[in-house]
Amino acid sequence: RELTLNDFEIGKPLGKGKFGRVYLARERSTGFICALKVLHKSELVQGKVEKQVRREVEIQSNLRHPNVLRLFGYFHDKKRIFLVLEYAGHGELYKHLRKAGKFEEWKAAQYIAQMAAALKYLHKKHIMHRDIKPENILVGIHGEIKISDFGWSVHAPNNRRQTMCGTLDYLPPEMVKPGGKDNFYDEKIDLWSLGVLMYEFLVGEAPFEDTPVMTQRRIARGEMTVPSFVSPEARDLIKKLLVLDPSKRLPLTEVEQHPWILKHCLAKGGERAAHRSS
Ligand SMILES: O=C(Cc1cc(-c2ccc3c(-c4nc5ccccc5[nH]4)n[nH]c3c2)n[nH]1)Nc1cccc(F)c1
Repeated sequence: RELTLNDFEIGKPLGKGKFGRVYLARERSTGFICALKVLHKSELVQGKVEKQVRREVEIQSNLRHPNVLRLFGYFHDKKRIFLVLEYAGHGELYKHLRKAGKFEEWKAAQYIAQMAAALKYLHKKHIMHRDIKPENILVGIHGEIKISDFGWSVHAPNNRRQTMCGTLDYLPPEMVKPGGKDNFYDEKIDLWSLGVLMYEFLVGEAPFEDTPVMTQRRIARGEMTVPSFVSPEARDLIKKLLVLDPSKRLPLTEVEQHPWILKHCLAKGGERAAHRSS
């Protein structure tokens, strides 16, 4: 049977996206807790994003991975579209990052390992995310991360022009170079963004953060410095992801096998237990 708004009890607001608000919600008959996103059709028409939302619904409803936020279903009434999204118990990752300033290496390594697994899953389906950044990552009840917001994801390869309204920090060189947007780019753009994400987890700010003009220039030249407090293994992985030539970026399987990841993820039992006891 088609779900309607009456099937849900609406709770506290969870966040506000570009288009629409998200509420904690409980499905009455089953008690199932979810995040209900409300999009106003009028806003989508104005923003000329109906096609993008349709594509995102189609992409996300077919994805099943522990580190990719689930879209369980959707329904609509005259004025609004409702998305039944997975509720992530610990909310938005970027809030945790801003509060902590920067993450300890073992935590950053676990997050990067989970991101690599999620990206491997998406790339196998020829989906590139194209908008990897802390703001698009949520944290589940067991501390696992969940990529959300596939608004920019499309099937690779692709040369769609896109108007960037978000931060430039995560864009790869092939998309900031003049005319770059008209070149073909593929999943390897997510490898660059994974390197930027890893840097921001460990340092607390993005590697090319500057004025917009300078950010573009520093990205195009790959000009960044890794602070000395970052371990040599972590520095090695950052350098192997933030490579100007997309074909020379470390593939995801090698990211998962990198010494920095193995050091912190295989010992997850001992290390984390040790961490908890300290
Ligand atoms: O817009 C999004 C992504 C998205 C997810 C969310 C979102 C925001 C917050 C949460 C939360 C959440 N849990 C919290 C716990 C504590 C504090 C805040 C929290 N937010 N769980 N799940 C969420 C999901 N907002 N926007 N997807 C989308 C859009 C159009 C079509 C489509 F198929 C998917």
